[in-house]
Amino acid sequence: MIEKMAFIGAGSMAESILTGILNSDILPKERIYITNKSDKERLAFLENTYAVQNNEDKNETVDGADIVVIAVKPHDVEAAVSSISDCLTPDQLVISVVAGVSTDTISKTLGNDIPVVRAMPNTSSAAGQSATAVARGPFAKDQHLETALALFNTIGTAIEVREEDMHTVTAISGSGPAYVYYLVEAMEKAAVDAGLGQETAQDLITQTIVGAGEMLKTSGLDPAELRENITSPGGTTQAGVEALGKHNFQEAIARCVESARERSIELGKKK
Ligand SMILES: NC(=O)C1=CN([C@@H]2O[C@H](COP(=O)(O)OP(=O)(O)OC[C@H]3O[C@@H](n4cnc5c(N)ncnc54)[C@H](OP(=O)(O)O)[C@@H]3O)[C@@H](O)[C@H]2O)C=CC1
Ligand SMILES: O=C(O)[C@@H]1CCC=N1
Repeated sequence: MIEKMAFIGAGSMAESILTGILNSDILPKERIYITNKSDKERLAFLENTYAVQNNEDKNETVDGADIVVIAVKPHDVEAAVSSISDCLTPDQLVISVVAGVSTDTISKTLGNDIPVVRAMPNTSSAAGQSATAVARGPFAKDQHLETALALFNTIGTAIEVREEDMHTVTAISGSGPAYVYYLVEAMEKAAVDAGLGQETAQDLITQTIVGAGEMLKTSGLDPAELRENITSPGGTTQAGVEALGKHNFQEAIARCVESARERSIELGKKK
């Protein structure tokens, strides 16, 4: 059972995870502590919105926390981790959601034998629908990995991967929701340009994405079969998909994932 959880970093990702946790009832708001670098207004907003404990003192924030989530940008990770390293003990678990940065780097910065798990959730955590990958660091034992998996399973689904696959995971499911939103934006624009009302377009497209996701999850069919089931010979879908092919859809997606993956590798080197 988690008694206390601390967030170092109070941005989008911390908010998405804490929203999911609060909705899941695994931990009451009084036992969630959050801090950041300097933005007091942001901490006040989180306290007012979610009634979590905001504390500008990092030591008090992490003191006695079973889980300490590092949710800062890669270039801030060394400063953030160094600032708490003296206050942590080996019975605490550090979970880093920082893109690109290895557990080795976090462990070296901590300079002690605190167990570290690296996780890559996404912002759908806020709706209890994150796809999260986790990888264990040098001092993490089975129990730590299980704790991390259990935590992220309460706000979506979680799966263990090899740490070397984290850059790919980040490109696919960490950034993935943004690609879907971009697709939705493009579909909405096309619908509105063709004369459909904005709200109607949004409602239809949103349910189309939700429905397709549900089919991927529950139908037992692979995406190609699901696509073929919609594609009547000489019909509208065939015409649409052929247009995507002519405009290099697959190439665009391949470059998208490759670029995101390469950026993740760079972020891990720069930090
Ligand atoms: N957004 C997403 O979809 C996802 C993000 N991630 C990863 O999560 C991490 C956070 O991303 P995101 O939430 O979007 O970033 P944000 O920029 O929204 O938030 C970053 C937070 O880190 C805080 N911070 C910076 N330096 C320190 C420090 N030294 N000590 C304590 N807090 C500090 C900032 O505080 P202040 O505002 O005061 O400077 C801010 O609250 C990144 O590493 C990202 O790769 C992972 C999965 C998905
Ligand atoms: O854009 C980023 O760097 C982060 C990592 C995954 C999603 N957002």
